[in-house]
Amino acid sequence: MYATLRSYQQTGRKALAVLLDPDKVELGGFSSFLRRTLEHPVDFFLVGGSLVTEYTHQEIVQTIREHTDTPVVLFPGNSLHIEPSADGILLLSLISGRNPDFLIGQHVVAAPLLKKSKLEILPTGYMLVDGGAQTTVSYISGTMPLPHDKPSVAACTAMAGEMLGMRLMYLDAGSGARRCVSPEMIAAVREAVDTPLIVGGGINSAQKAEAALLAGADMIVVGNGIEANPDLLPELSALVRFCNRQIVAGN
Ligand SMILES: CC(C)=CCC/C(C)=C/CC/C(C)=C/CC/C(C)=C/COP(=O)(O)OP(=O)(O)O
Ligand SMILES: O=P(O)(O)OC[C@@H](O)CO
Ligand SMILES: [Mg+2]
Repeated sequence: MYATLRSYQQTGRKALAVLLDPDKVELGGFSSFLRRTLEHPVDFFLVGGSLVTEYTHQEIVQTIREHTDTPVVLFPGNSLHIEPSADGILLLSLISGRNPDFLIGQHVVAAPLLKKSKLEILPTGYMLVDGGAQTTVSYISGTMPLPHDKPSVAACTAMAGEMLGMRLMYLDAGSGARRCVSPEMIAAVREAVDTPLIVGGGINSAQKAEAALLAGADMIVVGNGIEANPDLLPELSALVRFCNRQIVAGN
C-alpha cells in the first residue's frame, strides 16, 4: 500500500478507500456490495472501528478475497484489532492527542504480534480534527481533536510526525462528521509534509470528495456515506477515475 500511495502522490493520482466497520458489515449483503466494486472499483478496503464488538475481521477479509483482488488494510482502534490475514495495517499513532496509550502504549503490546505477521506495517500519523460533534475515537482515546479552523496546528503536528518517521498522515474529522476536514487544513498539511496524505470523516457527497482531493488529499476514506447511500460508490469511483484520467491525459 505504501508503494502504491507514494507513487500516486508522486504522479498526482488519487485513491479511494472504503471503510468497512466490522460491527456494521452484514455478511449476507456484503457479497453483493463487493460485486458492485468490480464494476465501480476502489483502491483499498480499510477494516476497523474504534470500538468493535463483533470480531469478524477474519470473515470480512476472507469474503473480500473471495470476490476481489482489492488490498485489505486494517484500521485498528487498539491492539486487539489485529488480523494477520489482511494485507497491511495502518499503525496509527494518535499525534493530535496527548494520551500515551494511543501514542505508543498499544503499539508496545501489538509489536510482537505484528512482527510475527506478514502484514505490511504502515506507520501513520493519525490526526483527529473537530468535525462538529464528539466522536467515538475522541471519547475512547480520551483526547481532544485539533480545532477545525487551525490549519497551522495541523501542519506543525504533521511535520513533527514526519520528523519522527511516520510515513503516512491521516486527517480524520471522525466517522459521520458533520463538517469534513477543511480544504485549508488539507492544503496546509499537504504543503508541510512530503508523505502521502489520507483524509476522511463525513465525506458523503462527490462535492466533498472532490474538495478534499483538490486541496491535496492523495486518498479519501469513505465509510458511513457509502453505507447510507448506495449511489455514492459509483459516483466516487467515477470521480477518482476521472481525476486520474486527467493526469494521464496531462491536464
Ligand atoms: C497498535 C495498534 C494495533 C493500533 C493503534 C491504535 C491507535 C493508536 C488508534 C488511534 C485511536 C483510535 C481509537 C482510532 C480508531 C480509528 C477508527 C478505526 C475509526 C473508525 O470509525 P469509528 O470510530 O468506528 O466510527 P463509528 O463510531 O461510526 O463506527
Ligand atoms: O464514516 P465516515 O464519516 O466516512 O468516516 C470515515 C473515517 O475517516 C472515519 O474514521
Ligand atoms: Mg465503527
